[in-house]
Amino acid sequence: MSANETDPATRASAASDPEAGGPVVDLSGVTFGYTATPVVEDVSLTVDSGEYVAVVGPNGSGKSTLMRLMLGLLAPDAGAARLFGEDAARFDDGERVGYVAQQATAAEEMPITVREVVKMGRFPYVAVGNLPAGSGGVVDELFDDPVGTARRTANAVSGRLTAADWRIVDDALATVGMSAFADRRIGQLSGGQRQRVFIARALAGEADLLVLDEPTVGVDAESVDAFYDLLDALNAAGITVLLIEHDLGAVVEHADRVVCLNREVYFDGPADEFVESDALARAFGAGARFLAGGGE
Ligand SMILES: Nc1ncnc2c1ncn2[C@@H]1O[C@H](COP(=O)(O)OP(=O)(O)OP(=O)(O)O)[C@@H](O)[C@H]1O
Repeated sequence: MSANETDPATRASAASDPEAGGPVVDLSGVTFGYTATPVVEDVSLTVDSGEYVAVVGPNGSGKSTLMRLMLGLLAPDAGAARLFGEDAARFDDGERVGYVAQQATAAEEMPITVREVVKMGRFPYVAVGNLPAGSGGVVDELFDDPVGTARRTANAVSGRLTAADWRIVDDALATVGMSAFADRRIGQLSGGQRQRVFIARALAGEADLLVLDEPTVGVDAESVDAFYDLLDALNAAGITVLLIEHDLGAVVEHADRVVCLNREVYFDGPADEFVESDALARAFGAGARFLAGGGE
């Protein structure tokens, strides 16, 4: 694996390769309910490689459920969900998807450093990816380089990272501006810094889709701006961004496309058209308005 595979632009061109074909996310007529009453009903939408899509809607409107359906964590009662062209429930290339959840207070308790968290992004590659390659595999390489091969094999089996893996980890930390915090305990960071670290973990995993579920809840205003600037930069480098967000101003300012959900899709189109539309009032109720960033 070459070091430049960490470069988001390189990944983006691979992800948008027409040969790869098809949308990243593809929901077709998806209906789902935890009980007999659907909380997501007849939703069809596709997200193409490189898009920046925000899903908005009132509390309890089905946004997180929709995300779980997209990721194959829930199976639709009707319709079909596909991820990178595969049945989402069977999708097993998990490292292609970087998931950043709402402020995980559990992370405060994790007795590990920032670098160790980001290192986890490399785990899917370690055991297989670090095994000596070649047509004859370990046997051939054992003849050529017995000491090195034995060391690499032992590292792979024990899950130890190679120098190239560590470079990828450090590049990811640099991309999110957290290199200086590499040796800090994750619990000693602010909410915004912690979210950056989780993005770095996704980058270290070479994710080409970032899924974020209200990532800035509880994060101070200044850090929120910096966080969105980072997402903009990653998207500009070609990473597909799928964001659930309650801050409609931020959505309109940053996302290219808005999906407004309240069980059904009320709006799906460019962010500026969403502002002009009546979807907000229909989905949220007449009193709804834009609160921040993008204006009223
Ligand atoms: N595990 C569950 N079991 C039963 N009902 C659930 C479960 N998860 C969510 N629900 C219900 O499904 C509906 C949609 O919930 P969901 O979490 O998808 O909405 P949301 O738009 O993400 O809400 P919020 O903005 O408050 O996070 C709600 O009525 C919720 O109470």
